[in-house]
Amino acid sequence: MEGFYLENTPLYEALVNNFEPRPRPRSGATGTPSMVVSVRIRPFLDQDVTAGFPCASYPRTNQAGVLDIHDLYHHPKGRPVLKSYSYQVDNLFGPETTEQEIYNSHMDDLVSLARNGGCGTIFAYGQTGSGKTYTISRLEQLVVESLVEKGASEERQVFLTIIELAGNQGYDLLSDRKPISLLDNAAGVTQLGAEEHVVQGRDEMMDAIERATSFRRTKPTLKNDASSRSHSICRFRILDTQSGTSGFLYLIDLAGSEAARDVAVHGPERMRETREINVSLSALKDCMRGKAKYDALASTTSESGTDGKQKKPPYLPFRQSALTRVLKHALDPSVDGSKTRTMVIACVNPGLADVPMTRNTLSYAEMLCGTTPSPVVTTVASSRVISSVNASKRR
Ligand SMILES: Nc1ncnc2c1ncn2[C@@H]1O[C@H](COP(=O)(O)OP(=O)(O)OP(=O)(O)O)[C@@H](O)[C@H]1O
Repeated sequence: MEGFYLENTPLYEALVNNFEPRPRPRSGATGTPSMVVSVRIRPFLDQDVTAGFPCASYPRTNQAGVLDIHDLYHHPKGRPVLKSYSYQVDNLFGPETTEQEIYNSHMDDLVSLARNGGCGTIFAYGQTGSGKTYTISRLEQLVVESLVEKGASEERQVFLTIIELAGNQGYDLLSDRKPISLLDNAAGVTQLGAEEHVVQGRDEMMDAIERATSFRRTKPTLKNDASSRSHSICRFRILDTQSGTSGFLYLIDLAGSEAARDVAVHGPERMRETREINVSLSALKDCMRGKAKYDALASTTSESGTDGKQKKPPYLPFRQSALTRVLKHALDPSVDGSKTRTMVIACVNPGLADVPMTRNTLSYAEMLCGTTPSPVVTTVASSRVISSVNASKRR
């Protein structure tokens, strides 16, 4: 398939350059107050087979948050056709966007919320190699800078816990990767089971984060030589020493999903690992989808359906995986709703060969936004485009 893309890159490039986007009606992509959904497209790297031309066009003039993803298809009559899919989310971060800009967009609010007794959560999800670890690790550093700047050590005390979840097994990355047990307390809330470390000052926090990173399990995938085959959860607990209340900030780097054709080359152990990752990602998706629905329901003025009956809140299956059990505290929309906020970053690869996985990632992002999917636009290469591509090949 990659051969087909490579062979037709000049045609693809010409079709994308001539693409005329259809205006999208503004649908629910303004984000529910408690969840903001962003997309980050990573820059091209040497390992991108189809490097040379991006599969996405954005931003659209006057349509913030809308991007078009283009794919090339064999046409039964021989001439390839371009299929373009548009997606609408709250924020778009292109390859040129810095982590500081991402931080400024919403993270700062999450830090303030956590400093004031609330719970802020940021997730990065997406295909393997799409930049989740890169993004989250830099955001962790910016959180540290911000906590130090806002006076972490005076009226606020910071406790750090960093764990890794591989399947249903957890490891404490700040205690030499010691296995941990996830236990429920008397109120039925799952505890991380890892030690909390009091961290003071910039250097101590940075050292702890670096130490945890060195204990993270990585394995090569077809897309990433050092792929994190586990989820990492970094939790800052910020204690207000005057009032005695604590706020929480979770930064979550999820294990990357792999395309079915890439998984096919795995042995039995990697297959099991992939299955476990998929089960936990799917449980998280169900909970996030339920949360998005719950928030949408809560934001409607009337909670009654047209028949006058009370609408039933969606079921959120937190107990389906270790990942969702430990995150219940951060995601449960029925608990202290005004004090929890989530930022989701859907990370995508920029290349044509990854379009199917990119579309999966973006469809999910749209669903969390409550956006109505838009129809696909098909462009057939005109004779003029074909002649100009052939002429440039001859030169
Ligand atoms: N914004 C970026 N700028 C420059 N390089 C980047 C960027 N994002 C990612 N990379 C590089 O891309 C490669 C893959 O990134 P990363 O390991 O963060 O992906 P991932 O989504 O966490 O993958 P996995 O799910 O396999 O762990 C790394 O070499 C990383 O340095």
